[in-house]
Amino acid sequence: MNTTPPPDIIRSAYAELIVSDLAASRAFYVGVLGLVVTFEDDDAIYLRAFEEYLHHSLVLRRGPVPALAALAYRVRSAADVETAADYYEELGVRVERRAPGATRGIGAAVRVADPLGFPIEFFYDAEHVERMTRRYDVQGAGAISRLDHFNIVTPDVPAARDYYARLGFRVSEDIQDDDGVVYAAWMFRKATVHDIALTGGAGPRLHHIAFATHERSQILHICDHLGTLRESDRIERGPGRHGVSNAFYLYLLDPDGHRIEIYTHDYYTGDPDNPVVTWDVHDNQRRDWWGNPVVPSWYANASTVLDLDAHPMALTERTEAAESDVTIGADGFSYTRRDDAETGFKLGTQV
Ligand SMILES: O=S(=O)(O)c1ccc(O)c(O)c1
Ligand SMILES: [Fe+2]
Repeated sequence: MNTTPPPDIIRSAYAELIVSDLAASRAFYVGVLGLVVTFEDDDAIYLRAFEEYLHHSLVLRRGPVPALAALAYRVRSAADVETAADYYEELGVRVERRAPGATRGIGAAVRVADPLGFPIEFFYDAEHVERMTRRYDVQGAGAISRLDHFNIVTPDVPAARDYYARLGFRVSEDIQDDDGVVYAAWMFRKATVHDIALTGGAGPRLHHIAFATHERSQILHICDHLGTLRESDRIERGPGRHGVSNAFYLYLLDPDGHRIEIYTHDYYTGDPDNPVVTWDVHDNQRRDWWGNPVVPSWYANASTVLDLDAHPMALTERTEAAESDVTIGADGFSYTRRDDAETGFKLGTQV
């Protein structure tokens, strides 16, 4: 166990995605989602949402293999960047110090190959740009406010949970079965349901990046907009209401298949005794409060993750049961009412 304390992580702050066609990605992230371009050139586009004043919360970088290049957390001070370096050096993983400007708009940073196989960056200093909170002259009906969370696929959820707990994250909700198998967990540093979610499966892979809107109507507008463009095939799952987190949600697939969630209306978790909510993996309302089934691709597909040398990470398979096998399959028809074994099954009873 580390003798060096962990860095004081404030929140999930930005993601760097490799995309194969910058123009096509720009049409989606700017043309449909309405994210604001802070800077762009032939190699990359730096994007932010309307309430954000740091240089970016998403970098789209042109490259041969669509993948995740980095997930970045903001820490509370420049000293915490040094603490992050010490913490991960003591863990014995690869640690790279990055000079100011190594990523445009970001100051001195540390990028590590974390124990789960993800390229994780810690930074504090970053360029401030116009915060467009009140720029209603340019916000569309689907205006996105801010980055909210990362969701990663990793084979051993309890091990990942314990690793993030040592970094100071707390669990808000999780999904288990009666034998204590943990299928997913949601963990936070900022006082909402999560900054990081851990999805059990072959990993390391990126499941999604989520942005928050203020209102459900903004999510519905994005759906209508995609319909008008005849791009409704970008809608993978939702809109709907989550059980876990209670958020209203929509999952979209970008031109490379990276999954982006638009999310609103989760809840405050900031008190020290915030109760953990544990869901039964057979509860049909855990992932969609209205009981709508989860499309199989949502369980199966996720983005490749690059190592610090930009090589795709090899995957480690999950050894415990997969959620999609136990809930909608031969034996685990998800129930609507736990004590009602006769009715309420939405799948599996169709003839
Ligand atoms: O589908 S879940 O209700 O488990 C869920 C809850 C919150 C999220 O951010 C998410 O991606 C998925
Ligand atoms: Fe999410």
